[in-house]
Amino acid sequence: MRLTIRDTKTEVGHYIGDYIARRINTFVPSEGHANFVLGCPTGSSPLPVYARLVELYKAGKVSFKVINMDEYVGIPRDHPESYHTFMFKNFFSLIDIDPKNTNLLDGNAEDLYQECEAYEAKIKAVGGIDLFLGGIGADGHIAFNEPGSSLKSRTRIKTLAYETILDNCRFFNNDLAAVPRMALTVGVQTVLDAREVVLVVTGQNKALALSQMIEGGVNHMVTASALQSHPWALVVCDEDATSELRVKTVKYFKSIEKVQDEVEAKYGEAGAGRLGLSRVTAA
Ligand SMILES: N[C@@H]1[C@@H](O)[C@H](O)[C@@H](COP(=O)(O)O)O[C@@H]1O
Repeated sequence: MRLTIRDTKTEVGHYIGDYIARRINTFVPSEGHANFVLGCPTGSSPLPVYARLVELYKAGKVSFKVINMDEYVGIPRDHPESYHTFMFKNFFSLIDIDPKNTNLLDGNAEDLYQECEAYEAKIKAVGGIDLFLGGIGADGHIAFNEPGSSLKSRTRIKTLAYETILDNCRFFNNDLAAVPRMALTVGVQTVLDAREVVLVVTGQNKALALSQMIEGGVNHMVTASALQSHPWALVVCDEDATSELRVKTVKYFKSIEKVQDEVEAKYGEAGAGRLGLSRVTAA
C-alpha cells in the first residue's frame, strides 16, 4: 500500500483526478475487456476528484465509458440523496458517459439478493474493475462494509451501523429518522478484486480511521485495512487526515515519494514504471 499526502482536499482531488485520467488514457482494450472500468464512491470526499475529472474532460484530456458502485435501500431512485442522484448530479451528467455504461445497484429492486448477484455477474462481464476509487467512513468502512463485515464479502444487503446513520444524517437535513437503515454494497472482496484501488481520505474526522487502516493490522472492524493485502493500493490524503499517524509513518511515506520523484525525473514515468517505481505501478 502506498500513501501520498497533499496539503489540501483540492490538491488531493487534483492528484487523484490526474492519476485516473492517466490510467484511462493508457488503457489498452483486449477481448472481453473493451473499456476501462472505474468503480466510484459517493460522499463528500470524492467531490474534488470528480470536479477535477470534469475539468479534464472539458479540456479534452479524458473521455469516459464505463462506471460502477453502491446504493441505499428504501428511498426512491430520484430522491435527492440517493446515490443514483448523487452520481448523475456530480459526475455522470457533466461528462460524456453514455447512461447505458453507468452501472448502479438498484436499492428498490424487487429481489435484492438477485440484484446483488446480478451486479457481481455484471462486473465479471465487463472484464472486472480496473480501478476502484473509494472513500472511507469515520469508522473505517469502505463502500458500506461496516465494522464486522467479512473481508471475503461480495455484493450484498448491509444494515448500516449507528455511527454511519449519524454521520450521513447531514445529507438528510439532520433528520436521523430519514436516513435509510439498509444499503446494497459491493463487498470487501469485490473491492479487493479490482486491479487497482485508490482511496481518498480527507479531513480530521478521518484521521483515526486512516491511522487504524495503515498502522493497525488487517481487521474486520476497520474494513478499509483489507487494502493492506491488495497488490496495488494507493491512499491519497490531506494533511488534516494525517493527525493521528505517527510522525515516523508520515516521514516514511513522504520519503518514498521523494525517491520516486527523483527516479521519474531521471528515467521518465514510463522508465520508472519498468523499474517498478512509477506511481502507476504496484506497491
Ligand atoms: N457509503 C459511503 C462511503 O462510500 C463513503 O466513503 C462514506 C464517507 O463519506 P464522506 O466522504 O462524505 O465522509 O460515506 C458513506 O458511508
